Amino acid sequence: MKNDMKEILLTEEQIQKKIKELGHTITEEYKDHFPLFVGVLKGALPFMADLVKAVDTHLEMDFMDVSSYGKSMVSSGEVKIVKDLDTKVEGRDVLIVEDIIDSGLTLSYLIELFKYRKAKSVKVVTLLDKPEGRKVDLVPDLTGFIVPDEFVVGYGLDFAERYRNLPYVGILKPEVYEG
Ligand SMILES: O=P(O)(O)OC[C@H]1O[C@H](OP(=O)(O)OP(=O)(O)O)[C@H](O)[C@@H]1O
Ligand code: HPA
Ligand SMILES: [Mg+2]
Repeated sequence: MKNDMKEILLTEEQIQKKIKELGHTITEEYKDHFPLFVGVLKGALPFMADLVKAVDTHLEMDFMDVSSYGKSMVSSGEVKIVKDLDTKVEGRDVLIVEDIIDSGLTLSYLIELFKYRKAKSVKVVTLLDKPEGRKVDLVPDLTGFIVPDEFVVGYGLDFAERYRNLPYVGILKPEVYEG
């Protein structure tokens, strides 16, 4: 799969080191709050799995599956709930765990939803932030890395459902997605 990459942006070592740092910060911030970590499927799965292991306080995990991209590389702008939470968010300190914030449409939808459901607090941790992709004003509370305005894959991020299982993040060669 490495042959499909134009460039490796973040190595496995860089990602894992950053997750340890984020884990320490989150541990300090949420100690004794029993936060609800909401992983946004499917992209956030590898990050969620590694992040919770780096957090040293009690927490609860749940997952939400929303989709606004389908098979496309551009957000449709319409966020669809594919799987809702099993957990009540009322009165909870919710931490949304994302792999990437691009247009910001997925997250702004989720933040509003959890506020409407009366969460005590709603914060966001994202591994990657692509600020140049923004269509709505949204700044995450915690960010791993800023990425350039290119389509990135790996560590949860897919192109047509592939590359999610890479331990690193890279930029695909144009011939891969141009077919
Ligand atoms: O800021 P945005 O422009 O909304 O983009 C970010 C969202 O898009 C991707 O998910 P996608 O909807 O492709 O589903 P997936 O996680 O299953 O790949 C990604 O995992 C984020 O959830
Ligand atoms: O750059 C990206 N790569 C993969 N999935 C995405 N979803 C939003 N932006 C991206
Ligand atoms: Mg995707």
